[in-house]
Amino acid sequence: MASRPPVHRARKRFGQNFLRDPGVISRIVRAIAPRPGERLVEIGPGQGALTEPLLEAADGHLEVIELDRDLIPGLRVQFFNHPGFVIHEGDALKFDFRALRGEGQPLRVVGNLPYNISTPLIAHLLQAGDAIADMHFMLQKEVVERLAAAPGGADWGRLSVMAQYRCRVESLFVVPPEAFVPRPKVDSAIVRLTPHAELPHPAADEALLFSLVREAFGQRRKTLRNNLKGRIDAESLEALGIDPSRRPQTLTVEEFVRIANHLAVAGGEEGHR
Ligand SMILES: C[S@@+](CC[C@H](N)C(=O)[O-])C[C@H]1O[C@@H](n2cnc3c(N)ncnc32)[C@H](O)[C@@H]1O
Repeated sequence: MASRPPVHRARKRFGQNFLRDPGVISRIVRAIAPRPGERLVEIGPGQGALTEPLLEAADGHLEVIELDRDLIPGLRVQFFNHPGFVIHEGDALKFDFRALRGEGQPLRVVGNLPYNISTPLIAHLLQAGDAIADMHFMLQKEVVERLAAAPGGADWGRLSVMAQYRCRVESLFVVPPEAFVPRPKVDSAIVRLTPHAELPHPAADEALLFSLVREAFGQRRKTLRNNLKGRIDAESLEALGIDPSRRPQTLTVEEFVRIANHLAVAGGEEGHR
């Protein structure tokens, strides 16, 4: 008697919630709208719910990155007749997306991401710069709201500034827990991130910008004057046209960059003294 492949039990530590709703799956694929000839990369194919329609739409060419080794044999069997299907076994957090792009066209990255690593994974992908054409992710709804937030609201924070510094962010639609097995405890949503071809507000020193943003949001209720005490005084903020009594969640990306670029120049001048 032929032995059956073992039934896969969803693993919590790999953030496994498998998509089951065909309506949601086809809506995601329509939002991505892959075309033959594009370089499509799926993070966490799992049991292939998105992989299959993506392969179809992309003319049989798709690369996937999967960490759970137990899922790899199933994927190989399921897609054995697609020579353009490539599996990278490993951790997407450590994956070199620039190397994968190589000299070829930029990558379109998609994935129903494990929620426990979605923020560091997005940060990792944002570092890959022009290696990426766009990204479509299923994330916890709250994370999508933070990514796509506008200044002034409660959701505007470090993640919003970091993402919108590099990308156009669009919140596309909400996906309820019933679309998955097992069901997550929270709503999910699909987000599209499109890296700017040219940064609208380039920072002279990006590491300085991001550490400034981290500090500014250190205590959201405090004013900039207090949160940025060790970095910049109230007079200098005023000279930059920024009221020191404002709270960090009211600042735009451009204003954060304005402060960071002032500090980059001021630091440089000090260094030359
Ligand atoms: C939420 S499930 C989605 C599975 C499938 N794409 C679907 O929609 O049904 C997340 C997938 O990412 C995989 N995964 C978890 N951590 C990963 C990592 N660090 N790198 C790559 N894949 C990972 C999991 O094993 C799982 O297959």
